[in-house]
Amino acid sequence: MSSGEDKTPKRSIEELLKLLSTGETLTETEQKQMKDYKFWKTQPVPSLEEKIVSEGPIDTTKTPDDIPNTPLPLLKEFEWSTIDIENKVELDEVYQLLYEHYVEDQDGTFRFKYTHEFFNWALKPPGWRKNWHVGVRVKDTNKLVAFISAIPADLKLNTSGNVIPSVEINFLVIHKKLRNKRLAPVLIKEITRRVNKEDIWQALYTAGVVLPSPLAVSRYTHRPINWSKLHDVGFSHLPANQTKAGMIAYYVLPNETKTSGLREIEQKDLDQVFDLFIKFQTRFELVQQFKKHEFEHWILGGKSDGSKSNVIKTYVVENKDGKITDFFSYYLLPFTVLNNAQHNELGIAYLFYYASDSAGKDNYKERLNSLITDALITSKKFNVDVFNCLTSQDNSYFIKDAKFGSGDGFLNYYLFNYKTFPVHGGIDPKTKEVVEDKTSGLGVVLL
Ligand SMILES: CCCCCCCCCCCCCC(=O)SCCNC(=O)CCNC(=O)[C@H](O)C(C)(C)COP(=O)(O)OP(=O)(O)OC[C@H]1O[C@@H](n2cnc3c(N)ncnc32)[C@H](O)[C@@H]1OP(=O)(O)O
Repeated sequence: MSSGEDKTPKRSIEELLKLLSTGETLTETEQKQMKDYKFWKTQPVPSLEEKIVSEGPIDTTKTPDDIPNTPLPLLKEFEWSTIDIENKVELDEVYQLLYEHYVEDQDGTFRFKYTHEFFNWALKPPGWRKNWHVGVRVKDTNKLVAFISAIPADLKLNTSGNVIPSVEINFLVIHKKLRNKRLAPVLIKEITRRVNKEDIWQALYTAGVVLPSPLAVSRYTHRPINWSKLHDVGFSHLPANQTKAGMIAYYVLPNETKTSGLREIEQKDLDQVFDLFIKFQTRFELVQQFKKHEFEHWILGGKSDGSKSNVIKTYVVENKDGKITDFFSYYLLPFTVLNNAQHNELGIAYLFYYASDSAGKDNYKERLNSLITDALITSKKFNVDVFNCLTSQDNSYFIKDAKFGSGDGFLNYYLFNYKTFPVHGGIDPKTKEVVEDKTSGLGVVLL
């Protein structure tokens, strides 16, 4: 396309991924020092540059009785509000807040297109608590201006075998007009209080920003499915020495999957898939220790009427003897595209959990590559335009061959109140490039 005539601002896919990661990359001189983290330096987290000598909890002294029964005070204009996401009006308020304020998009062209189904899946896994969906409202107008959530998640460190009863923290958001006013630390302290009251003292969370102190860093990678649409909406530029037709041809995928026995998961597969998954997860250092019904929620979508999920897509491979040998899953979270004459939505898939019984065998890399290629092919059915994955799990075995390109967004993984030895996130710590064909230490996927 002749870029001179095109009014759409051009962005690289790298910038798209940066946007998705809601993160930032700082040069060394821009990097904050520990003393600059006015809030985080008061919290039970390892210091930056701290050399971990032994793994384990940092603060072990407290019991739920030591934790205050009431929230921290807010400025007088605001009030705490526990959000009832089973109430449609309140769920819409969370939706609206995240829609308008979660992603930093300078010219406001792209918004996450959350759905009620997505929230029900993401925020209501087994053991979820209403009390862990925490909002802040403006007293006068009742407007929801901030949110943070926790969901239960037992973590396991396969290196030591330690199981850590935890929560995962996600969807922290503050209205743009209330930024840089130190409200985030208050929200974090309040969710900590509510979780501690349930006798849980550890949390896992990820962020694009660098905080004290990541236990692992992984990188976003992306695989264009519909290159020409990505180009139309201004995300993928045409490299100088390429033609549009050449780019489309490079990323073209067959219409049919190639693994024999591949099909969508059914309820009856759960036991076999769970067993396969549990075995596969021993490959990684940090995993979530799912109970079967929790795994069922995440993999089958947790719809109360048993209908198929529009958010999470899971496929299994069944061999001739009825044995499930592999599975993969990915979730869908599209963008709404504003101000574009041709397109109003961009389909985005994120690789979720997978497993294969060929792990550790000679054909493993080849097998993973065909499985993931099949994942890409199936995603076309759901109007996916770009398929994303991190460098976690065993993804570095297929990232290159399946034509995923490195983004410039990085994702840092953190544990609250627990020290661990560093975990390999799939990239070289110095060059930040993908380390190919090496199992990462990260077996856990956060949304
Ligand atoms: C046991 C249970 C424990 C449970 C809790 C475990 C911990 C959970 C931790 C949360 C996991 C969240 C996981 C996700 O959801 S990650 C997604 C985060 N959300 C977004 O990026 C959406 C757009 N951005 C915003 O809404 C705001 O910019 C946010 C809300 C991010 C910060 O608001 P604001 O920009 O108005 O800042 P402030 O003046 O109020 O506060 C400044 C302080 O906040 C520290 N900060 C900035 N960004 C983050 C961040 N992403 N995680 C942790 N801390 C963060 C910052 O270093 C500074 O502290 P310090 O540098 O002075 O020390």
